[in-house]
Amino acid sequence: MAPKQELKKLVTEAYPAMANLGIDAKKVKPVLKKLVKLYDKNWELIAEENYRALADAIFETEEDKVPEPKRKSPTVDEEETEGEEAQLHVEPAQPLKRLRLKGQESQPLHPLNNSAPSSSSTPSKKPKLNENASPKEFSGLKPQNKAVSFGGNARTEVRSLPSGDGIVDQGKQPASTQVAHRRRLVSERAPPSIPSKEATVEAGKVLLPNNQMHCTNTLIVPKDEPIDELPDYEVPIAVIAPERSSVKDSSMKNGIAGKNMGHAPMTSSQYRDGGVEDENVLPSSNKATFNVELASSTLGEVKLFLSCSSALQRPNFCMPSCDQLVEMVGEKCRHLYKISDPNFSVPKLLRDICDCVLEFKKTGSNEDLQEGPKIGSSVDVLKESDAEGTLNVGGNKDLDMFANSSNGIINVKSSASLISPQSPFSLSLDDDVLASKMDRTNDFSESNVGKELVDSITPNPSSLVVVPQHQLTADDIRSFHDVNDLTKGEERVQISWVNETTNDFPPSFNYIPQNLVFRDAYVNISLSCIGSEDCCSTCMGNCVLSSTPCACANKTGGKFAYTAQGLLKEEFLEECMVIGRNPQQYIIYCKDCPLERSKNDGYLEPCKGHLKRKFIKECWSKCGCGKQCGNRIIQQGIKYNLQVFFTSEGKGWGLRTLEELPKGAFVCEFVGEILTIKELCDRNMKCTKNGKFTYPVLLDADWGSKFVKDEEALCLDAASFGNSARFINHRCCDANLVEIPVEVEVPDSHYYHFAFFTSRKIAALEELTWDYGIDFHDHDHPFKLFQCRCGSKFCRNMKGSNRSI
Ligand SMILES: C[S@@+](CC[C@H](N)C(=O)[O-])C[C@H]1O[C@@H](n2cnc3c(N)ncnc32)[C@H](O)[C@@H]1O
Repeated sequence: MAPKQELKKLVTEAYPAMANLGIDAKKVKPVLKKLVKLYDKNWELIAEENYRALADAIFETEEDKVPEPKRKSPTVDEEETEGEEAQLHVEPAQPLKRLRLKGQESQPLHPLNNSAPSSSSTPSKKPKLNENASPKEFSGLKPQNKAVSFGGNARTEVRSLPSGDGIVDQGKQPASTQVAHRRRLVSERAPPSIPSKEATVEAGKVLLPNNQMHCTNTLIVPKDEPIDELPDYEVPIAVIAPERSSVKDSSMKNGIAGKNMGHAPMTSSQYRDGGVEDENVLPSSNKATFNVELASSTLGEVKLFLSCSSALQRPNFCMPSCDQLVEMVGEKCRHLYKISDPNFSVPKLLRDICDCVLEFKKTGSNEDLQEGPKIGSSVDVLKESDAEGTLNVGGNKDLDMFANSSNGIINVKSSASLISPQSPFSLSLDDDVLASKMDRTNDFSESNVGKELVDSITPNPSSLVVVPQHQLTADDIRSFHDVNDLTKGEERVQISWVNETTNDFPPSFNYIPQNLVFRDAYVNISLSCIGSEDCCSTCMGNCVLSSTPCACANKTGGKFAYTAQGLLKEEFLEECMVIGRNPQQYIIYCKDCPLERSKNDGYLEPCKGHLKRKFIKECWSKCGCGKQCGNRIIQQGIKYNLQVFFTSEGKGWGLRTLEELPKGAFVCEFVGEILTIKELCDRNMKCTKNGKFTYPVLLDADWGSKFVKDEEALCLDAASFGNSARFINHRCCDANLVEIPVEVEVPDSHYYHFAFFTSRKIAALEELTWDYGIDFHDHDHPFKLFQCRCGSKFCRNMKGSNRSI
């Protein structure tokens, strides 16, 4: 325990710290008392992170309306606390925003909410209320990089294949090095919808994914976890993760639809923040959770998610009433935007929005809007708060929202749905009612628009409609990529994503920085299979700077492919590009083609040929040189600033550079699951059935020169597990990237890295493209062709090409 003096000092500091967060001293005292007890007077823990535990606890206490413990005779510490409180001058409140973003979830949680402090702050005596909290509940939002089943494919075994030091020795002998031939293969997914509405999004800002919420019967929303897997949103997206029910009615705390309606109460105790040990909590078999989530963007979209898990199939299950839902939402708003106006209500807020629309309709022009639409009191409340520009119903951000209405489009959406993992249906406070009504603004008569709109969300049971199961799938969850870095920190650089065209999120996939064996592929990475002729064990430092090229340069004719600056040598690059430009001259045919063999359709067709490519062989772990050796370029990873973006030409997502790239620069490699061709065919068949797709690239450079066994005929599929290269779109003939096979840890060319280098200088913000090598007239590909929109004047699929680009 801290000495008395120390204690006094800490108490003195706690109040101003809370005042800075806008917390009234009156609220501090009771919680502080509890904390002091819970932490066994371990003040260091309470004071940690500027009294975060205390702030969190106050917040929760406020929200949960936890009854004050009965007054006892004050202890010495309590008396001190009170004494200090009296001295305090409470500063004008700065809004306390407690946005529960991903990154914050892993922060120490407060003991009143049953969560364990982080390891670094474990108190000597743990708060007793932590007992129910499983570590999982507090584990933050660590993405799952594990073998999971997607697209109907059982991904049962995934072995990591590090390009550097990892060793996976399956005890088989490698096939001998052969001449490289290759042909590329990329399948198609359903073409992304072309945006039908105009929207502007600042780079790095995101909208909520309207179309990411699939209607599906395969809901996967783990009881307490789905929200944990929501992405990091930056301002202006504000996400409130589920917390304990914040509705004033205590029935909401211990049973949302409970006592008032005469049903057995459900508990709301199992929120992500941890299950407070609540005397009213039912046995776990009867537990249910209700979570409210609210998110808004600068485009004026406001999404409300209500999720309910567990107990839905129980006979005594009961939905909360509309009044309760509206109240919950109101409570969220009040909390998030620090609204103190007692008159604030969600229906009123929406009415104000309608008034704004009408106002705009009256004034019409954008010039008029410069002064801003007149907004009602609720909106004013928001405007005054820090939330301006976040909720987007107050302040200048409105202007964008309403300016769009001249196109018949208003970027305001209200969405409230009850997501029920187990029930056969979901109740939805019709997601798009508001949006659709707003979209029809031009048809509205001034007299009824507001009423209609408000009616649609006013607590009225008749506005609830039964819709097909509307649930978050694992894919939905996995599509919540971090807007700043969809690599999840796996690369040296961050790769952001942006959608300035639609509301789409990037497709769901697991980011992996290195290829992974799916199951049957034979990839023998072992030191023993690297003979002395394949490595430079006596080299030191940087091989590229050495006057005599080492053994690793043998594959490139005794000369390194890279310059001392780490770029491809002009001459080597030219040779590679010539092959791509004149494929007919570099095709080689296998006697017994693994691709044809795997088709398994009764008879073996002759090989259609594989392109013979130039290989690079990089130094590796068995070499004497260092990791920074100039002949280890692709192993050093992505070093340029790239960005995934939504293309405006109907190609879906693409990859672009945010900085100028010199000619011959390594950009990234195509990373994915290593599959045998047989596995790819099986996967494609399943995909066809369930509407999924594969993004395969054949590693066929060696196929023409010898018999290739099934387990050695490989490809990479980046659809479910991949890196940023999975976003690189195709461009016929004059693409700015060229793909080059690079051997690193396997001297045998049946497995290699598929690396992209710039074929010319590329300006910042240019889209990166490569020529998939597709013959658009050959319909016998093991994948579906797409209509090319590359825009190249050399497009091989002219019909669909946009020549104007
Ligand atoms: C490897 S993915 C590229 C990323 C993809 N655009 C996305 O949104 O995820 C290949 C798919 O992108 C689309 N695509 C790539 N290049 C295209 C092009 N030139 N024209 C039209 N669609 C293209 C096709 O649907 C193709 O199957």
